[in-house]
Amino acid sequence: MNEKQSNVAKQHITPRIIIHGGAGNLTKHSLPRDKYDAYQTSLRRILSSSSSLLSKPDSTALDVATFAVSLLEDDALYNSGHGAVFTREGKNELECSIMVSNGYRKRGIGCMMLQHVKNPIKLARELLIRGEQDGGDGSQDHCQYSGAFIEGLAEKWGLDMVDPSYFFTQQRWDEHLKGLEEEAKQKEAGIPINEMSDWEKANYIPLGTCGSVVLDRYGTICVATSTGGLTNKVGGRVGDTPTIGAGFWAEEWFEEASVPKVQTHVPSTPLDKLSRGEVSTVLADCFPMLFLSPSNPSTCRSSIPTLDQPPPIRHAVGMSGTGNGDSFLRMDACRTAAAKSRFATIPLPDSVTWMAGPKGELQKSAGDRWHRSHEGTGGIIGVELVGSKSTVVWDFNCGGMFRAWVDDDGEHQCLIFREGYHSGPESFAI
Ligand SMILES: NC(=O)C[C@H](N)C(=O)O
Repeated sequence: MNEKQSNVAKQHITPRIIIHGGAGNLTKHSLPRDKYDAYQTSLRRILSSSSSLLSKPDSTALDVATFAVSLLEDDALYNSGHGAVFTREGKNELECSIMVSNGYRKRGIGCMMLQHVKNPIKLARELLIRGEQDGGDGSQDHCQYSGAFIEGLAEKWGLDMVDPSYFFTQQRWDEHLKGLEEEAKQKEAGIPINEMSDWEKANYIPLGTCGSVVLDRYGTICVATSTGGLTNKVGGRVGDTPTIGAGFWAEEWFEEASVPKVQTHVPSTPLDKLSRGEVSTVLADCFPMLFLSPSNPSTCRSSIPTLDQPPPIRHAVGMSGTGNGDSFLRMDACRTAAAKSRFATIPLPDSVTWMAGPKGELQKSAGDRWHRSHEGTGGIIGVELVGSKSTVVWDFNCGGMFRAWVDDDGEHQCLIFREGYHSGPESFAI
């Protein structure tokens, strides 16, 4: 911790957490009430155990973000870990990432092509932490890794390893087969392969990456994200989730606090000074020898006290995205939203809406393919810290985003549509 950081570390910071379980073409039809309630129950359970871990005195954002995502990975409702989607060849190729706003040399880690590590997010955490050692305990000084090599490290480091069948769920398998079948029908009818079929418009095909963004009492933000990718992606496809800047980002910077305007020296008469109660300055003016500093007799006390430069203000942001990863990659979505906040001095909620909200940059990037394909679809969650004030952030440009957070009053909130169930769209709108 440098001097700047130790100055700001003394501020009282309230820890914050937000989690997500994916975003996409959600409607009241594709998410009937019983399924909606099942997601609510799951998100609230995971938020509750993660935020109680966060409330422990020594909890770090890194540990809590990892913990929250590992619970999401274990729950078959989400497209990550157990319950991940399949590639065209019927395999699971898992991806994940982790990033901190400060505190670790590597800052961010992306992992892809994982098939055996039970909780991919735990491997990303290890790669970040072990990066502090010389040689990274075998991982060296890298930020992005793939496949067998790091799964070998995971095994060596004692993480839980599983047979690929662990990730299988019947529902994802059925979606995989149905997706291929629909594609074949589209092909036969001469419809471009990336156009959404009527079946896709009526059903929620998981774009459901899961993620968490956590701020700890030390002012560090950690973002953790994990996914199976896109249903029926080609084998070897790499998405936004393991790609630094595209599907996730965390950083901090320091802003000079503005110095309050004070009168540095106003020529005034002894009478003016006395009327302001400045007895000592009048005496100093009249009898300077009485006011020589003992440590430096050549200097006189300043007649008007000067204010110290206030400590710099820490500004930190963290974001996790979900949706069509190829669009997030094209926009470098999370880093671009952070850069908008940092360099155009815009609050993070506005930058996130600018990128991932309705009619935002992600949506615009799809051009005339918007709503005909999955392009541009998505949402982002995040946390912003300015000094000691923190804000939880989210927005999305599609039917819904599974999300839960602790609000400014410490209440647990969970939403899927913009507001409650009633606010969900009836059907896929063109
Ligand atoms: N599930 C998702 O959010 C998908 C992920 N962003 C991807 O394209 O791989």
